[in-house]
Amino acid sequence: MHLHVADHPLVAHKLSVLRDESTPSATFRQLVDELVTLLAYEATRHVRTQPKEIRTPVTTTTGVQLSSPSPIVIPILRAGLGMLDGMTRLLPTAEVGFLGLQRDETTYEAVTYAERLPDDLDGRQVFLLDPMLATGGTLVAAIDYVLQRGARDVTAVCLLAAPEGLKVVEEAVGSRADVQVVVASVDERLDENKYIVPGLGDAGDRLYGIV
Ligand SMILES: O=P(O)(O)OC[C@H]1O[C@H](OP(=O)(O)OP(=O)(O)O)[C@H](O)[C@@H]1O
Ligand SMILES: O=c1cc[nH]c(=O)[nH]1
Ligand SMILES: [Mg+2]
Repeated sequence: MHLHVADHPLVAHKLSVLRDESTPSATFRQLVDELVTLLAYEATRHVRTQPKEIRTPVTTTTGVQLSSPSPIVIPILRAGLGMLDGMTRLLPTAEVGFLGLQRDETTYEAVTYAERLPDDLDGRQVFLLDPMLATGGTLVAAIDYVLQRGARDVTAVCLLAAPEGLKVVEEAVGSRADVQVVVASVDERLDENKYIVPGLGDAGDRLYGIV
């Protein structure tokens, strides 16, 4: 697994406003969207491309275009949905699939309740979207799922990760070089309820709750 932590003053600024408990849902949603766009730039560094002959007004030259079949973007419901628009703004030709996973708040096990993915994941490049990587259970389940369906190159885009969860993901994917995790911040730890500290609270509630 390869971990990339975005190191950028704009990311740090937007993340600080996101963490603030007084930030209302509307602002929270807007900031998540802006942060994803910044993270997507890093996350797509190895998006597959192929050469393409183009004609400029002056001459012909060889440019690049995104390879076909296109990448697949998969938000993990519910909170990952808040990251979808920011990601598809940069990858407008991507296919989109959906995975619904919810963490049981007593066992902390991830339970799958919905799945709507493109039929053919064989060899495809996949971008998983989920703002929070806490125990890592949800992301490991999602990565396992798409790898079992044949995906060959998986990048998870998260806002916050706990060191404990990153270790779990690293142990689960072993030495696979084609699994990347891109995060805005690796926080300090998990608390007794497996919430990320300092974190931002419950991402789903803050995105979609009435605050
Ligand atoms: O790393 P883990 O310990 O598995 O926890 C992280 C998961 O918890 C949150 O989702 P939640 O289960 O709260 O569902 P929601 O998005 O519907 O709120 C978050 O969006 C991740 O999917
Ligand atoms: O801190 C956390 C941990 C899991 N899920 C969240 O939304 N927040
Ligand atoms: Mg939640």
